[in-house]
Amino acid sequence: MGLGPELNDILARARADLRMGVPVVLTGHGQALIVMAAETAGAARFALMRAQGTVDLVLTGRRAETLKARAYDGDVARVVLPGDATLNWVQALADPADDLRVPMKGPLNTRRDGNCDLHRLAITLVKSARLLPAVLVQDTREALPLAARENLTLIPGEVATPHVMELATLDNVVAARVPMQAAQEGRLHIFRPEDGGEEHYAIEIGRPDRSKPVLARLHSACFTGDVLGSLKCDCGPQLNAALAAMGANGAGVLLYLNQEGRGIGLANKMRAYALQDQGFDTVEANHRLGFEDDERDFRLGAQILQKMGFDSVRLLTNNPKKIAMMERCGVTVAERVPLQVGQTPENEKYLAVKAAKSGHLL
Ligand SMILES: Nc1nc2c(ncn2[C@@H]2O[C@H](COP(=O)(O)OP(=O)(O)OP(=O)(O)O)[C@@H](O)[C@H]2O)c(=O)[nH]1
Ligand SMILES: [Zn+2]
Repeated sequence: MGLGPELNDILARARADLRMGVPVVLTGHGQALIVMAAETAGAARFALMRAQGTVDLVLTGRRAETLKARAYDGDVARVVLPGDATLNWVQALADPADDLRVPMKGPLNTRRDGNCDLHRLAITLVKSARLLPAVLVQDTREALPLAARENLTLIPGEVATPHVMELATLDNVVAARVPMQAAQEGRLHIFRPEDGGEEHYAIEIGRPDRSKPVLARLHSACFTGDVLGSLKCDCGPQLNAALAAMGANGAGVLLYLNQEGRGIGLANKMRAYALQDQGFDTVEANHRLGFEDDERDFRLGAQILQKMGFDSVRLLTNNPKKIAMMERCGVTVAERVPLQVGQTPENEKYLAVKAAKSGHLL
């Protein structure tokens, strides 16, 4: 290993570029693509890309479904930009905010030939950058010299396929005592991914016995529920009830995973909330935006638990997928402990949809 960035580091750089509206270059499978996130693309760069050749807009199969565009590649659709396409037109395809007000964006012409592994990787990257899942791409031999000339981040796509995108290793950088209302004896641990990504937290309560299943909760960040006391979900009461249960039990561990909005980020969650105000439910809103119902990566939780020396848990959850994921990652779920609190008239429908469509246990 040299001093330079490794693959995970290059991917982290690429995420930062995409968030700033700077293109990146993906190579592999005999192709080279210039990729720019549709959400952050600026008019000047868009015009330059258009002037140098054909540009496609890559959307997810989910978004294509809403737009009634054919996704020949299943999970991704490559829309050919018409000659007169403006950046506003592109961004309206990417963002469903005005779908109802200005319904017909098409008919859209989508590509069916050629390999789209790099396109799929580009979508995975913008999703992990917490942007709308839509990218502008240009397939050109010029991409490599352009990357060198313009100092663009170059990703060797052959090794970075979405399937092998590894979870960065997390380091426990610091821990300190935090006495809490729910438990006098609390310690907050900060975990930092080695690729410089978002930090995650573990709150250890009491002194859990590592040789027995620990009372545990994988809590996903919810700024609206946890901090603002939003009545649209049950996150805040669940957070408090989990800490209280651990306090009463004398020991436990609560992981606070910064996977806001089931992994789509707070900006996209607010886009989903705006769609919910137009009548779509929580799952439909995610799909219209181009996301799956749940984009979280629970391998994170398993890694943190294992780093802390826990290999068996009594998991506070109503979500069977969390249990399955823990088991798959080698953390035994000795017991599921239900966590039903915080029902309000405002979140009644939300909880019913989660039970009906996402398999949550009531
Ligand atoms: N995308 C999206 N995310 C939401 C919405 N409401 C809450 N969230 C997020 O959902 C996450 C909580 O997930 P839930 O599905 O409520 O519960 P869970 O963690 O899967 O399951 P439990 O362990 O039973 O609580 C948090 O990250 C919230 O920010 C919504 O309408 N749309
Ligand atoms: Zn919430």
